[in-house]
Amino acid sequence: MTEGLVVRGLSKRFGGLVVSDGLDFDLPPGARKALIGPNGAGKSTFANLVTGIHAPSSGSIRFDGADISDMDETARVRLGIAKTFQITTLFTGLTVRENLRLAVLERERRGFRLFCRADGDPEVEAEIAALMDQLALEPLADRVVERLAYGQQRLVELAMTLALKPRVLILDEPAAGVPGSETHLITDAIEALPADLAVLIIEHDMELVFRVARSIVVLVAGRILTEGTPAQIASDPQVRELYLGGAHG
Ligand SMILES: Nc1ncnc2c1ncn2[C@@H]1O[C@H](COP(=O)(O)OP(=O)(O)OP(=O)(O)O)[C@@H](O)[C@H]1O
Repeated sequence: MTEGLVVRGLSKRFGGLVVSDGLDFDLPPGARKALIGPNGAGKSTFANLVTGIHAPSSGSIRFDGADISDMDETARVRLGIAKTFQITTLFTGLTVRENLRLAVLERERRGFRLFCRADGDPEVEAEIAALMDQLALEPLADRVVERLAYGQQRLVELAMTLALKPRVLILDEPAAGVPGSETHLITDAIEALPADLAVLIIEHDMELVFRVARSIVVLVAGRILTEGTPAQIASDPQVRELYLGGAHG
């Protein structure tokens, strides 16, 4: 059993502002953990520290026993730590299949030249088919992305991130901007993710969080207020005060 992601004493300051304050956090393989907290609590900053977009002021990040604190973003993606929108961008004028082909080829570092030869490599095509199957995207395969519903576009982004074959997947507000009638697309997709993938979800939509997370971490002003199962978090008086007290998140 590998240990996955292990964060210890992680701090980040922007000038005089302490945004992450000595965070301890574990994300083992197969985890389904959510990070919640009010606006400005430091959730995105934490995700950016884990993916290497920001360098920590102090503390350590280990992945399967190796210290990755000083590793850049590209090296961490190569290790398997990926965040939606980090690497992939949708090509809205292309079809779903073409977008996924680009993502797979990008991972394989073969890039646009091969893509221009269109539908070539059977292994690549099989991988695209598997990704579409996983996220129930087959019916949309030959539709141009810009004509899809927003929730469906988010699924294509998720599929493109999965094309990187991550072992740690950070979903930064996967339901942001998705109309309520399409949120089920996102929750269904998260529930169908591979069992051994470690997933961290940063999300304001509490219905989604409570449906997909098995563990919830509550961040307030750069510190972990508490961590527990959805049932524990829902009944925690401090958390209730935080949310019912007028803070959103
Ligand atoms: N690059 C930066 N430079 C300076 N301050 C920053 C930077 N990035 C974030 N901050 C500040 O750090 C604090 C935490 O921001 P962060 O975006 O991590 O919070 P969040 O919990 O993700 O908020 P939200 O829920 O609104 O997305 C905020 O006060 C923000 O203004």
